[in-house]
Amino acid sequence: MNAQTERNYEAAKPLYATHGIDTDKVIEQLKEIKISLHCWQGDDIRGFLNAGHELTGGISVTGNYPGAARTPEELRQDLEKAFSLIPGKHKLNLHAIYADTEEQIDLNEIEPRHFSKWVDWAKENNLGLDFNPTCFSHPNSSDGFTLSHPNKQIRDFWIDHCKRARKVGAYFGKETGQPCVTNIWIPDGYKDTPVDRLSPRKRLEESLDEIYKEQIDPAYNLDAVESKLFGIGSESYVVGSHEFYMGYGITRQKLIGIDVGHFHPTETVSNKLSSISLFSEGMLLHVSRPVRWDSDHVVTLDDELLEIARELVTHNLLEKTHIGLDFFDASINRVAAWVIGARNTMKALLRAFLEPVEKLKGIEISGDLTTRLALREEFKSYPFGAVWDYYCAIQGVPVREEWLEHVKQYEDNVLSKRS
Ligand SMILES: C[C@H](O)[C@H](O)[C@@H](O)C(=O)CO
Ligand SMILES: [Mn+2]
Repeated sequence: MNAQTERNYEAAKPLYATHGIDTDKVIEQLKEIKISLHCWQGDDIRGFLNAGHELTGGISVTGNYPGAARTPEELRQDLEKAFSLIPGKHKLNLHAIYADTEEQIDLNEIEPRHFSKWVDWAKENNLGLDFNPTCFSHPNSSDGFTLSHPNKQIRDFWIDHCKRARKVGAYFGKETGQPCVTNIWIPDGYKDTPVDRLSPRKRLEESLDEIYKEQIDPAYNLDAVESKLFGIGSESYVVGSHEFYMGYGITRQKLIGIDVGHFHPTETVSNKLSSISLFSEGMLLHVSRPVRWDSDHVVTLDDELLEIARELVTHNLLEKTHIGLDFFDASINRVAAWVIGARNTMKALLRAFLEPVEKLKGIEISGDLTTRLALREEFKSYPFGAVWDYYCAIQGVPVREEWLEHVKQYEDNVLSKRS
């Protein structure tokens, strides 16, 4: 380790210790955290099953930066590069359209064996796996409806797909020894104001009950349901709204999926977590960054991310929260996008661990709101970067912006050669 990195850490340690914070212990806590990297940042959500299909479902990737992965091998290679620049041991989040198979299969035909190469790779790299049925970019979702479709045949197609997705999830969990979170997100909704808001929600409820009929050991597979306020083309009404899935998840003991970009721009996810945690089995967090809308920008170390991290740390919610990334930016190097988003998410958690939470709680309850504000503001300039650098160094990943040079080299040697 660079001597300066070590010296900086040794200098930071007593500053935190004064407030009862043991930085060595914090580092141990940070090592336990797993971030699920979303495979779809690597190829602009194209996938490999029916790769020619247009991206639909009210989500959009903009930019044409060269080097998107074209095959499962390329995607795994890119992910390996990204994981090598992020401290800790994490997970990969796959979508059904990323099946790695020579067979021509449709979404209602997926089986665990179509993902065995991903499992082999995950085991080699000591990674966990998460999964998602892909309820978009398919002719059966062309009118914007899937599990709530009025046509039973179409609904059944998607029900079948989601049932199979849970089996893939259980296979992932069994093979990797870590539970797989299988998350259902559907785009269903209307551009304009509907007459009947209730019937599609009733159909969605029935479809989900059918999908979840089979009990699966939670040691292998955990189910999550992800809500949304609006999408492109579903501005007026989304069937799977927050209220819908709050009710569904709580009554059916499912993880409540909360995507940072899926709410009104003035709503904050950080203010929801404590309430949801009181009533739910657990949460699936999609860390994203909405800019004016659900634009899925790369996650930066902004105030909301810090506030989310504080909530998770202050209330001991990390055990019941599964953290995944969800953004797609094709205007910058895609490997860098993963690294920036994941490192920022870890940094936010580190900063939260490095705050004197117990002391601040005492100050708050005593009514000394001046000290609360003063101390929190002062802590913003405490040397958390020294702890972060030390953590990166002991984890064997590049310190500070050194990682960027690795990405640039990779771009020159690998990504730029892709047409
Ligand atoms: C591709 C994912 O399923 C998707 O991003 C989903 O999680 C979402 O957030 C849709 O807006
Ligand atoms: Mn999401």
